[in-house]
Amino acid sequence: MYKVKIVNKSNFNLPEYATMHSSGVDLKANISSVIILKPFERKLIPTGIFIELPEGIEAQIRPRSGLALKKGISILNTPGTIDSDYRGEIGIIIINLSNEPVKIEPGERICQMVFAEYKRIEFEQVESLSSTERGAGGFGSTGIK
Ligand SMILES: O=c1ccn([C@H]2C[C@H](O)[C@@H](COP(=O)(O)OP(=O)(O)OP(=O)(O)O)O2)c(=O)[nH]1
Repeated sequence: MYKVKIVNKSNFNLPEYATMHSSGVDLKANISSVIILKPFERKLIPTGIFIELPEGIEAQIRPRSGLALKKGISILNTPGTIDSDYRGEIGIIIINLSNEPVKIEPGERICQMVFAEYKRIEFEQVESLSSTERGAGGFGSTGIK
């Protein structure tokens, strides 16, 4: 069980998985009135959710495909990273990538949060790295088809 504190402006419960095998839980806009985003405007939307994650687990904030397709809304820093030592309110940096103003309603499900294991590593400074087939090739070096 992960500990969750909820601050509630728009009447909601614990984050929920929409179906039995959804990867992420949806987070809702914790706002008291409608927000309108002008074209290409961005805003930090509070979720009312504070979470205590165990060490070794991060939460990733990802856009919802339906909102992207229907309204042209995305998340500017996707995937947003929620660190396991963060104790503040999770905020969502929404951006309107459409040419029309877009409404965000109180309680609207604005993003999804996926939990993932991460590794912390130690660095050692060296003069050269091992050779590989790819080497320094990247950015399309293997072609298109
Ligand atoms: O979409 C996001 C991204 C981050 N955070 C919170 C949780 C995260 O643990 C903290 C710091 O995020 P990040 O490391 O991405 O921010 P930073 O710009 O590097 O700021 P900081 O100097 O506070 O680490 O902000 C959110 O609420 N929503």
